[in-house]
Amino acid sequence: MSKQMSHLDDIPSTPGKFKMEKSPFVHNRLRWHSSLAKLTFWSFIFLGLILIFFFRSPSSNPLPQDPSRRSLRTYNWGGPAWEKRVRSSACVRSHNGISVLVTGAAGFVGTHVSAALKRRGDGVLGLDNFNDYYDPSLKRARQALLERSGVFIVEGDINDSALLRKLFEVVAFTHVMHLAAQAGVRYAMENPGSYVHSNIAGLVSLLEVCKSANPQPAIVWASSSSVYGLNTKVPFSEKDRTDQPASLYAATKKAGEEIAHTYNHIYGLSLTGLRFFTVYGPWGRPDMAYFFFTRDILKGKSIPIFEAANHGTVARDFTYIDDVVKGCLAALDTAEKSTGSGGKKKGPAQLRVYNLGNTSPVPVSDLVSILERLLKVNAKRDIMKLPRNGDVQFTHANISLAQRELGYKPSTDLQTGLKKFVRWYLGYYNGGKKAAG
Ligand SMILES: O=C(O)[C@H]1O[C@H](OP(=O)(O)OP(=O)(O)OC[C@H]2O[C@@H](n3ccc(=O)[nH]c3=O)[C@H](O)[C@@H]2O)[C@H](O)[C@@H](O)[C@@H]1O
Repeated sequence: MSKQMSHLDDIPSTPGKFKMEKSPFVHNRLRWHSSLAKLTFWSFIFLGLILIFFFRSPSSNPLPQDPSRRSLRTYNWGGPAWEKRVRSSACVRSHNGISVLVTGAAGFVGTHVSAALKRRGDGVLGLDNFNDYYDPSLKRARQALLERSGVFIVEGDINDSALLRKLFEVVAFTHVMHLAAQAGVRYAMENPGSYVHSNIAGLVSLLEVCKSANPQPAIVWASSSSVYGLNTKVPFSEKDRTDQPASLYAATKKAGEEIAHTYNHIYGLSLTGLRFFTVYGPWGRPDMAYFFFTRDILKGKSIPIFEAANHGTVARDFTYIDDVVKGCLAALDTAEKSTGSGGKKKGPAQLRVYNLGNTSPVPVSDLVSILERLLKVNAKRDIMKLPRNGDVQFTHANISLAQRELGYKPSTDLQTGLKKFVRWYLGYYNGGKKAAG
């Protein structure tokens, strides 16, 4: 793609030099030899450069069977028709509307946030690499949904700086809602590289382009409740320590918060991190417990329910998607402008972190009971010891900061939210007959 082209363009071109030195009147042997020697010399240099390029290029030296590479395939983008779609999707249609680049737009939260922004007349352009961490057909279905409301999702990776630069060339985004990430706590044991690739390298790649954009956008991005890690003080407040992550996933999100601090400090980027607490709802992620519990209960398969030592309860502050979307929009609306331009800081910029939780943790066993009632099927419960693979025993958000500064006020309890999820699930998977990924 254009990134690779620019590498190739960097290779020094030498033929002009040969022409200059070759006199049409002098054909002596020495001269011929020296030209041949030069030709051989430059051919070696050229070959050497090509080899260096291939060995350093991320897409040409894949680690065998490294699934983090799944998102590095080549995407087609560019051209007048593509640019027209990008511009039209990002076009603001309401007075005082904002123009937002939503990364991870085919993801669970990304789809809901994009649709909500579009509904109120903001300009929205999606970006997603459609990787196969979970069933990509669900992502395609979300894409079709957004397409119908006028949101175009560009297919590409946040690590593709040439693509990101192009998007900022075509549209002067006022805001970026950065939701593209490798999610999931337990999968980090299987594929650690994918977390570093998306949550660290991808974030830096995006911030690099944002800092150089003119104007610089304000950025709101998804951190995670998992940054509280082994913290035992409840409810979790933004002031609590976050230096004991229990999973690599959590560590990459914590790293993201520190990286955000750096880009805010050096370049004047306005940055807001949102710590999401186990977000659930219609169009959700099939790798999450409430989703695959539903699938497996309907199939009559047993479900593993974790418990802590001495039959200790494992609980989560499950937060309904609509509440989280309101928090995301409020974070965008209250974000101050970045202060830098052209990669230079002009003054101090806003740096914020908020918990977006529900403030009422529910034991996982209660989640299963609610699902049993809604599905009218008894679950086959397989009680297991909480594995040591990154899970923490409980989460509980203190949301007073978000309440005060964003007007965030979650209003959906787990019973109500799961009812909406189950209704969607049964409709989408045709009463459980279609396979859920
Ligand atoms: O709050 C967050 O920041 C995180 O929330 C979720 O992580 P988690 O809370 O672990 O969500 P699930 O994987 O759906 O697990 C929910 C609960 O079910 C439990 N569980 C999970 C899987 C299982 O087989 N059995 C089981 O009892 C877990 O221990 C946990 O208490 C998301 O998966 C993360 O991407 C997100 O960042």
